[in-house]
Amino acid sequence: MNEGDTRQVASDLLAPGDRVQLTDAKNRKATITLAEGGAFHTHRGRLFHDDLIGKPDGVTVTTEGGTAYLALRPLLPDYGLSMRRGAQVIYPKDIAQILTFGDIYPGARVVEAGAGSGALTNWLLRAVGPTGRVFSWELREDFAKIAQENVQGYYGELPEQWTLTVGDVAEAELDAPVDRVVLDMLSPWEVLDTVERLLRPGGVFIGYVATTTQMSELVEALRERKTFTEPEAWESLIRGWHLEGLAVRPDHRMIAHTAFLITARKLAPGTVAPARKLKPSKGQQALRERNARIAAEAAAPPAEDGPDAAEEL
Ligand SMILES: C[S@@+](CC[C@H](N)C(=O)[O-])C[C@H]1O[C@@H](n2cnc3c(N)ncnc32)[C@H](O)[C@@H]1O
Repeated sequence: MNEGDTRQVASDLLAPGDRVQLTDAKNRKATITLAEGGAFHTHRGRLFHDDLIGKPDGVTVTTEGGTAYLALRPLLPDYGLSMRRGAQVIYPKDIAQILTFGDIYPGARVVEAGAGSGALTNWLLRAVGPTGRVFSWELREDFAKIAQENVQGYYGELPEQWTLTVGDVAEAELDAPVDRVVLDMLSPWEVLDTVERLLRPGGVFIGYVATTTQMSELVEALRERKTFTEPEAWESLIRGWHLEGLAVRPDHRMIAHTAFLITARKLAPGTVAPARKLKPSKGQQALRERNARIAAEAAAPPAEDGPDAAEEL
């Protein structure tokens, strides 16, 4: 597999089993899987699959009622958003960041958890190519099954360089170190022992978390270990543009928040990174002292009711 994505060769004619994305004049999209004798039902009558089978990618077909649809095989970004979902998928804009700043290259050995719906898995498999390996872990059997369907649905078979394990990535054991670890899960800081054990020196860790509190927890946990470089964190925002005559402006709507990305590289054994001086500002210091006071008060045993307490009232 992966020797060129055969499903994207331009001369290949549409065939039964192919997924096809239909787009109408209002840019509404629907994805169908072609079957001989099959039909897609619309408000303006049926669209017959047989009218597409044997035709080239990128043709227009019309329904019984005369509505035209453009038919194209979905690209991988389209596929990831239209496939069946169990867990929430990573959006293409963030996958691009993971592949780029995670430096996922042909031949790389990558650990991924959780596999979720397999959206990131498909991209990792493409990036590492036939000489690489992707080891995915997924806690939930039902999600693992969906990931497997979605990978098979895209590549047409289960890629040889992919291993999917149903279980906790914390228990991952591999016969050789990996180059990259990508975690998209609720509490990645809980499995950093495993990340450290699996990753080769110089290898890249990427965490993907939805909230600022998770981001902070992960960054502090990485720092505490002293076995990683200083973590870097960011988010990506993409704003589409509306282009119509002289009305050239940003779109009114955008996907404003998905998740934060955190990266760090594993240090060689015994290496101490030059310490970064993280001097808290006066405001931060005051906040820390206040929080420590509140915590100490909360931990103190409750004052006993007695004559003194009553007198104070
Ligand atoms: C947001 S989903 C991942 C989506 C996936 N990246 C995609 O693009 O389709 C998070 C997944 O992590 C799984 N998970 C959480 N903790 C895990 C662990 N310790 N080991 C393996 N999988 C875990 C969850 O079951 C869930 O399916």
